[in-house]
Amino acid sequence: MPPVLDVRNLTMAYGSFVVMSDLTFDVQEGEIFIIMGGSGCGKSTLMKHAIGLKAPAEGVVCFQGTDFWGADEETRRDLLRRMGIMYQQGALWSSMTLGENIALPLELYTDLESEDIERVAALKLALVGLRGFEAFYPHEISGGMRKRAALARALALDPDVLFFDEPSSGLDPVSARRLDDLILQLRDSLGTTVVVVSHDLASIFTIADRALYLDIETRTMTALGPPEDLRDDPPNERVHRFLTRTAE
Ligand SMILES: Nc1ncnc2c1ncn2[C@@H]1O[C@H](COP(=O)(O)OP(=O)(O)OP(=O)(O)O)[C@@H](O)[C@H]1O
Repeated sequence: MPPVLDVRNLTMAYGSFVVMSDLTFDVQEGEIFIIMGGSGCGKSTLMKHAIGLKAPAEGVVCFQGTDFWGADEETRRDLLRRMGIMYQQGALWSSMTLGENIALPLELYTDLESEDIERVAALKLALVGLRGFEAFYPHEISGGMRKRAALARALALDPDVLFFDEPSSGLDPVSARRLDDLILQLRDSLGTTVVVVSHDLASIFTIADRALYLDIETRTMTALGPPEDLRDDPPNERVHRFLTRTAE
């Protein structure tokens, strides 16, 4: 079984501005993998490479054994359908109910009948603890519930991998921990691989199997491993400082 994500010698750049170079790592099936690092180091940019939104300046990004950018258009579309993505703001359609938000990808990408779509939407909402909230609009529920609804939408097409950009941003600590528990629960029950961009230490230590540290000074990765190991035996001073911050 090839790794879910296999990144080899990746250089990421916007025009002539090189954000990071020499990134080599993989993400294994069923793993919760965190991309961490200080503000502006390139976490979201790496996420964009992983989900096929941005092409490498150099190097290769393979998804389930297929070189994404070397593949034809149809293969790429097929790979994209296997990814569930939750962006920082949750980004639900505000004029649609939660049920309609989740139904949308099902209408676009499946041949399901409308009653089945409704049933699947209700099921996905139940999976994230929002049973019975189909008719609510995003503005009628709390921030934590909106994030969970966005997660239900990301789960609509039964993805092999879930990608999250800063899932706990804007949430109070209790809602953030609840989202962490949900991520762990989904991985354990569905076996979904999870890739998360985060600088939230509580979240990193709670959910990550392994974490990758992007170092803004050297513009490359300087640590990869279970976060507890990196904290207890840090490979360099900046990783040590990052993982032992007392305040966010
Ligand atoms: N579209 C763009 N064009 C040019 N430069 C960009 C673009 N997007 C991001 N950058 C730059 O690339 C670098 C990495 O940005 P990125 O958003 O990936 O970092 P980040 O680690 O996710 O930051 P944060 O934690 O603040 O969200 C930054 O210097 C940023 O200014």
